[in-house]
Amino acid sequence: MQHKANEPFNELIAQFYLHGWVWVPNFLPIALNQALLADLKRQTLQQAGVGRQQAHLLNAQIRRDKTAWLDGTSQPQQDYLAIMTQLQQVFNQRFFMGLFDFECHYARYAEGDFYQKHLDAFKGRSNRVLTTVSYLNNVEQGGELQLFDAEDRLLSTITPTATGLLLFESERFPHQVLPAIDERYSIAGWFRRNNSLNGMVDPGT
Ligand SMILES: O=C(O)CCC(=O)C(=O)O
Ligand SMILES: [Fe+2]
Repeated sequence: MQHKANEPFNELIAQFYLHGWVWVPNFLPIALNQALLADLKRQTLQQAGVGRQQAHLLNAQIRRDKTAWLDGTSQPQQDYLAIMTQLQQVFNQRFFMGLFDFECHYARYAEGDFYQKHLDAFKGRSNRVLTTVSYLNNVEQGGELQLFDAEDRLLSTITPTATGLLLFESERFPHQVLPAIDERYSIAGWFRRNNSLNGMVDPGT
């Protein structure tokens, strides 16, 4: 018997179980989507980084989006984080994933911005387990997300649409954002596992 509160995620869970990734076109309530988009537009966005050590010059060859971390200080952020906490609980109940934390940032891709093909986590070297991307606006041209398998075969090309959620295993799926033409607004997030549970020292982030 499923707990009633988990039912909205059943289809998501079933698809994830089969493929390790899932695209859910109508994930967020539209009112929350709009509130998040307005909240994003109030933020001071900064040139995104790749890891913590690299210089901005190198970053700009890899990614051009601008980001701001969610800190839960506005109502829409709290509402979003509450939904993601529910999702975290469902994943832990169904798959014993040991997810203990969720971090996420707003991102804006302006015309010409891109993110070259990358993995969000490397086996054994990161505590990022699941990647989530919520798209906050309808993108008509450019800015597609392309998802690849471990053999570099293209699995899917996703045109961002408002309220949509993409979720995938961070270690398994290389992906890229094609150069934006229309402005493109999103929340990229990561469910994390505490690596110290596996007998490794977790340096934290
Ligand atoms: O916005 C997207 O579609 C993906 C973003 C991404 O890959 C990332 O921020 O790591
Ligand atoms: Fe990524």
